[in-house]
Amino acid sequence: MKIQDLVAQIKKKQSFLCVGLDTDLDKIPQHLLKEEDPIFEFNKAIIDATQEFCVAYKPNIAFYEVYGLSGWKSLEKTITYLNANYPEQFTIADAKRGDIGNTSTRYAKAFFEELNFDSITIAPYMGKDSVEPFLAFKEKHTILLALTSNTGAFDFQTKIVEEQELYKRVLKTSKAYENAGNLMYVVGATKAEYLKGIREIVPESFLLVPGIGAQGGNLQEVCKYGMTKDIGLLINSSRGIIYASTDTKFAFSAREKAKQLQQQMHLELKQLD
Ligand SMILES: O=c1ccn([C@@H]2O[C@H](COP(=O)(O)O)[C@@H](O)[C@H]2O)c(=O)[nH]1
Repeated sequence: MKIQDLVAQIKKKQSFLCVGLDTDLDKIPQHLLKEEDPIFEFNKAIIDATQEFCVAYKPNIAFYEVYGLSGWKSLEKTITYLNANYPEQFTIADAKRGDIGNTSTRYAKAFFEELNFDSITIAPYMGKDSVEPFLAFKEKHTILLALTSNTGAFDFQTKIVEEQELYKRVLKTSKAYENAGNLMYVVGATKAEYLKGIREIVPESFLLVPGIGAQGGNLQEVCKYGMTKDIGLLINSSRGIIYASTDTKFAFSAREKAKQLQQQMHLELKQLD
């Protein structure tokens, strides 16, 4: 998907919400467990119920890999369902990959070609030659971890390296990578106070912002410091939406949660006019 198409969807739906599909058999409604593929049935119901209020879906790959082959099949069915029924939705494989060049190319082919995701999250630690293989894919997007939402982010990401915080070096250095136009960055909603400085380095890049809802990040704070004239934000909520209730009305509850967030986003977008 082209960035312009994502921006057009955001404006049309008045939403920059990404729904996280962190589907866990221990948490989904019990009545679904009798289905042949409970994970896919859950995802399908959540997608159908929430798609009106969001512009992106982000399955976290760990939640599928944990079930081995059957989990991988559920993931494949989910992305195929999304691409067939809601091709306007931006899709993110939250896989946090990155390796030496020829291995990164295999990861990129797996997620961009075989599964046909629009984007993938990548750890920047192995540097330029581990990231550029992902950037080589046209109209696919590489979402580099910059400043993550967890407390462990302070172990390395905020440490000073050659007079600047490591996450700032990640932002600055990656801007010079080949096909850097295909880069986006992860910045946790719990780190909203850092967004002003981040926008000084990457004024226009899209940021994937996880951490509202269950992790306590604040939507208004993120928008205040992170929003650009082209919005530039995809705000993710996973557990806060998909487990809004775990009874037979789970999809309706998820829809209501997504709608609430979309309404808040609409108010934020009005301030751009
Ligand atoms: O810094 C990061 C990077 C990724 N994540 C992922 O986003 C979702 C958040 O889920 P919630 O239930 O809304 O807390 C999850 O898949 C994380 O692995 C993140 O939280 N922070």
